[in-house]
Amino acid sequence: MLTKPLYRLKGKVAIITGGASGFGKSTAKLFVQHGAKVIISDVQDEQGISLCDEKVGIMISYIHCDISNENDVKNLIDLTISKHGKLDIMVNNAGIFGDPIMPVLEISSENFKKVFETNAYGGFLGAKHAARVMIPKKSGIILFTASVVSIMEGLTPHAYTMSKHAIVELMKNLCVEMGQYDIRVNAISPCGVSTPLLTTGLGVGVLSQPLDVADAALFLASDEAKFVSGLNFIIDGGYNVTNPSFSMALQKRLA
Ligand SMILES: NC(=O)c1ccc[n+]([C@@H]2O[C@H](COP(=O)([O-])OP(=O)(O)OC[C@H]3O[C@@H](n4cnc5c(N)ncnc54)[C@H](O)[C@@H]3O)[C@@H](O)[C@H]2O)c1
Repeated sequence: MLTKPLYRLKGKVAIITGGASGFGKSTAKLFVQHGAKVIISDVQDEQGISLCDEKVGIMISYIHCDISNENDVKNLIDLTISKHGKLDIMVNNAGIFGDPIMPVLEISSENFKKVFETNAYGGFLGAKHAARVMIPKKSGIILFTASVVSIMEGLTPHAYTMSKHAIVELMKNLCVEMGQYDIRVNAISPCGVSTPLLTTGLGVGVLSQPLDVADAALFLASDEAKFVSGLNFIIDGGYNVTNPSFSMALQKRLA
């Protein structure tokens, strides 16, 4: 009988950006349970440090890093190498939604730039500096948290939708470049969190929870996915195929 190894990331070193909260936090905990040493990075220092004080002990540490600042990202990777000697898994997860404004005429340039700088440019910086230390080793895994709006339009503000499309295209472009170094590059695309509107109002039975996203990251980071690269792994319980016309406007009408 075939059984899965108990510790699927034994001996691996992983960085998770935006690891102080939400999907990043769940992924950090799951990776540690599977034997990885995890560095969580974030701009929410108190939350990040408190996670290190929990039971997970020495397997988890925190480094402050604004993902849209190249010096911070460079420092994050360099500190990881000094502490653990290597980087096996880079999870570019940090992201912001920005102002929840849909009409194009009402969107401020500042908000647009901030969303793009964090979600798209920040993901690029994380991948760039991870690749800097992975390429010489000819091994590594780069993951991005995108979103179901990387394949659906009209659901979220323009900057957010664009940034998630952009990160998936970066993932695919990088997959082509990184294949020669045995570095796998994939994205995970969750749906929105569970609300009564979605579960009852629109008849969608299954919605993503933080652990669903963490489980997907665990699979993609483990050897079980050794032949998986260039994948945008949609974690939405079938939402994108069952409700293609669902939009913010519809949400408002139903509210
Ligand atoms: N929650 C959802 O429904 C949903 C759906 C699809 C995709 N996503 C994506 O999942 C990822 C994680 O989001 P979440 O839902 O766990 O939200 P969250 O707010 O709980 O976590 C995001 C983390 O990123 C951090 N962060 C924000 N800007 C940063 C920066 N410049 N540098 C470093 N860290 C920064 C935040 O401090 C926070 O801890 C994001 O990329 C988000 O776009 C979320």
